Amino acid sequence: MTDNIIHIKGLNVQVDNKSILKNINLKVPRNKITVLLGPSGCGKTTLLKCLNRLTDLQPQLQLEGEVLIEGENIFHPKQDITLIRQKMGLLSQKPFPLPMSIYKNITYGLKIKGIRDKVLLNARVEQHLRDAGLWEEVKDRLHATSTKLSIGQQQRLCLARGLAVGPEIILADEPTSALDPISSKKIEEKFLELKEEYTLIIVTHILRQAKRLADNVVFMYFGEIVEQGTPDEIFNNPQSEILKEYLRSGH
Ligand SMILES: Nc1ncnc2c1ncn2[C@@H]1O[C@H](COP(=O)(O)OP(=O)(O)OP(=O)(O)O)[C@@H](O)[C@H]1O
Repeated sequence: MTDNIIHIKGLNVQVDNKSILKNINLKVPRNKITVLLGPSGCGKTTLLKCLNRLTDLQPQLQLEGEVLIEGENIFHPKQDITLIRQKMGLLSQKPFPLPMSIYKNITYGLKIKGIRDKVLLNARVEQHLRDAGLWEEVKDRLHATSTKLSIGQQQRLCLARGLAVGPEIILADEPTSALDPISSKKIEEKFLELKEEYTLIIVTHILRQAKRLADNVVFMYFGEIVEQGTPDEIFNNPQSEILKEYLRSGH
């Protein structure tokens, strides 16, 4: 039986009577990569934001429905928002490392969690940088400022920083769109390794990336889930005309 870490039930999001998400029902399997695919403006980013309640920052959005993470509704008024966000690492299109050293980018979250022991901090910094595929490139300059890194390295640093907080789920919103092909490949390789330990939800426009990464593809159009399935089902046997047309246009 599939073990679903997230269960979205009847999620609607509106702004000024305009629907951004319409009756979203979705189960996200644990330790798999779920890819949200669809044309610009179909609501992919809004759906990601609902999952870690970043929508709280936009009070004009009206939400209805439930998002259960490990069975708990994250919209329940008694939910601890900090705990919810700790469960989820977020990687955005453009990397935003903290304007401090590579080392401090990682220890920042660890110190908030109360880890002060220098030996432990050093070990965790190395582990998270290795997990993000950056260690070999930066091990000799851990105390240099993060802003000197290339954009691709900055994105992997942001991944390492997110992992340091101990998430269960990694949300990534077009995480390679600002990167060159080699850096994109490195991020994709890491994602495939990370699903051993984490659940990943990745937004992408890139069909080939979705094919390479996804265990589960969710195709969205104008705020609705039109189809979902394995990459084989979605790419080789699409059912709806909208998806067929989207695939033909070869995004
Ligand atoms: N706070 C907001 N106020 C008004 N409209 C919004 C708001 N947030 C999102 N929208 C609208 O909702 C729709 C979905 O936006 P969203 O960013 O989720 O789409 P997307 O599929 O991620 O697009 P893209 O691929 O271009 O990033 C868009 O039409 C957008 O303009």
